[in-house]
Amino acid sequence: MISRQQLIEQIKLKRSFLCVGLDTDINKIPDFLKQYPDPIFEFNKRIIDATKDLCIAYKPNAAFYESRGVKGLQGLVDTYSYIPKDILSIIDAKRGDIGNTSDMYARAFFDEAETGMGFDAITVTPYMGNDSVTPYLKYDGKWIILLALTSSVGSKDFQYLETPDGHLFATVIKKANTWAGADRLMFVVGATKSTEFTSIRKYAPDNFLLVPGVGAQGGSLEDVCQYGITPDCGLIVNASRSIIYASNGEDFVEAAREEAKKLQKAMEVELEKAGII
Ligand SMILES: O=c1ccn([C@@H]2O[C@H](COP(=O)(O)O)[C@@H](O)[C@H]2O)c(=O)[nH]1
Repeated sequence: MISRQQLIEQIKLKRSFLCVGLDTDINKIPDFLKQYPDPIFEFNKRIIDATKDLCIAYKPNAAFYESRGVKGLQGLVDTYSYIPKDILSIIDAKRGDIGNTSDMYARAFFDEAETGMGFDAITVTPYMGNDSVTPYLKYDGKWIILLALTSSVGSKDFQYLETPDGHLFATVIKKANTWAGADRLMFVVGATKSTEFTSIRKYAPDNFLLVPGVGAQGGSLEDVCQYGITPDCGLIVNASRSIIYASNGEDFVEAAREEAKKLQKAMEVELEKAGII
């Protein structure tokens, strides 16, 4: 369990707000790993060993594990167990369903005694409303990370619809903040949407934002920080492919570390600029 205070301490200690995304694809990992009983877990283990001093969160994306069936799920359980306990573990599952079904999703990813997975946080879709979101809060200290404004092109289809608060994504944030406090609730906001960070901060002044889209999707870390950083940092910036697939040769670990280090150094500059460290 990682509290808001512990998260802030980790950010200051590591001079980083980097989340390494474990979107591990069997078709993209180096061939030599395929001799291991679970090549995906072997890959993740080495990536975690190489980056754990540079990041404050890991985010396995559930699709990459579930798409492999039982062996994929075992790999996810093993990966969860391998993530150091002082680093925020986020399952990027993007779940959303009626209350009793959400109870089951929450159990799947939060109840370690039952499933072997006790992630600190889960990504959830907001559009089924309160009863689809609040079941996750029954697990003390666990975080919900609600999709607000995604990095995807398709974000314009619904998220930008006009509402009295501006846009639907602003209404989602405003409403969801009545269900839980900033000590349990974060929002996903894509780095490709940095111009919206100012309006998002109006409704989410204290919430941490999980920001994907830096790296492979071309979002700018500098822009995200210019509009989104708060006195507590308030940002967890994710990069997946640009780090974990920096090389697919024998040097993949060194290449991943180098990419993570570049981001950490850029984050250090932003933390200094904002007077946080
Ligand atoms: O709006 C969103 C929400 C989630 N994601 C997820 O983040 C990572 C991004 O991976 P990269 O390789 O760094 O592009 C991936 O797991 C997405 O499913 C997102 O990109 N945008």
